[in-house]
Amino acid sequence: MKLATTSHDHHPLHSDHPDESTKTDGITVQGLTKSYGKHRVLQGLDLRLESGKVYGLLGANGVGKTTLMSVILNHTFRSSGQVRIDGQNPAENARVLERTCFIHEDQRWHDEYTARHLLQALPAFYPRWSAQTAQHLLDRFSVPRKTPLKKLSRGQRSALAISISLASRADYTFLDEPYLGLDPSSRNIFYEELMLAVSEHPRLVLMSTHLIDEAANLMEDVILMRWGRIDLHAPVEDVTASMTAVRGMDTAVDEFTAGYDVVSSQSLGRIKSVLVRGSVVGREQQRAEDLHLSVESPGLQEIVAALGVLDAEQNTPEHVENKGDLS
Ligand SMILES: Nc1ncnc2c1ncn2[C@@H]1O[C@H](COP(=O)(O)OP(=O)(O)OP(=O)(O)O)[C@@H](O)[C@H]1O
Repeated sequence: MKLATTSHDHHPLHSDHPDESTKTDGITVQGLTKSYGKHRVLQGLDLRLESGKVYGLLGANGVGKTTLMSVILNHTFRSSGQVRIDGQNPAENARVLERTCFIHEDQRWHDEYTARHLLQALPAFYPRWSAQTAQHLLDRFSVPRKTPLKKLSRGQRSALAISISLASRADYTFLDEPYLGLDPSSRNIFYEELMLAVSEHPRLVLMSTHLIDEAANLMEDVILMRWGRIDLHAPVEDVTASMTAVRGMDTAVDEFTAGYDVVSSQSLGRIKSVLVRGSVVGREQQRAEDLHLSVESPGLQEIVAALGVLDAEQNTPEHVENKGDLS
């Protein structure tokens, strides 16, 4: 595992007016395991999350992303290991837990409740709750206030959950695939509002997503999970700078990449697309041009896929030892 150590002062998400939330100590996880019966889902996992930073949690279905979030925030009991939020054990610790917000698919509200009921009840649970933000977001997403929650569409329920999470201003906000059912324009509203919320009131956001490229601009660090462990933890910009995409006619691509460390390769007819480690600079750029090749920085999703993190068949104990390494 590579822990991110770079400063995030320069990131556009960070305002010049940090509020009290930046004084929090973040989250530390050591040797965390979680088993369901004989099925060990978290395999002794270590993780350090800094306050005020936005993290993307990525990985194939079933590798344990939801379980990890749920165990850290004490919604699910851990089997062993240690979790510290602001240096404290969150288990049965109301003062810590009131500063957390966890949005996930299995969220259950009373069926007869409406958004209006929630707006009345939730301030009691979140000390930094912003009624103004909640109203603004529900307006932007056009979530009806008086409709029983059971009658809301999937997308409307997601929009409501997102509105609650951002209005909570919780220092530790976990979003587990928050956009289920949201149409593209509502997803854009979510990305915009998340950016704004975090820049105005910094908080730690851990968000799992399968829409990697769409959400890449929001994330400062990316955390890749494979089979219950952290495979890679690094700043997004380091990950995207770690590889180069070379595309063109197959013979030219093969000739050009002969001396490179090829991570992945795909062909469509005679057009070949290859990801190589490192960058293509100086004379090499000219050589690529002479061979009529395009050389560009790949998207985060392409890199994550190339590392094999998204392949279900690679999420086995044997592959976990084969860590995704940027070098
Ligand atoms: N309550 C539970 N009881 C038994 N097994 C569970 C329970 N919750 C999760 N699991 C199992 O734990 C593993 C990890 O599930 P988890 O939901 O954490 O994965 P995930 O990475 O969030 O997947 P996805 O991307 O599909 O949401 C899966 O094999 C799942 O079947």
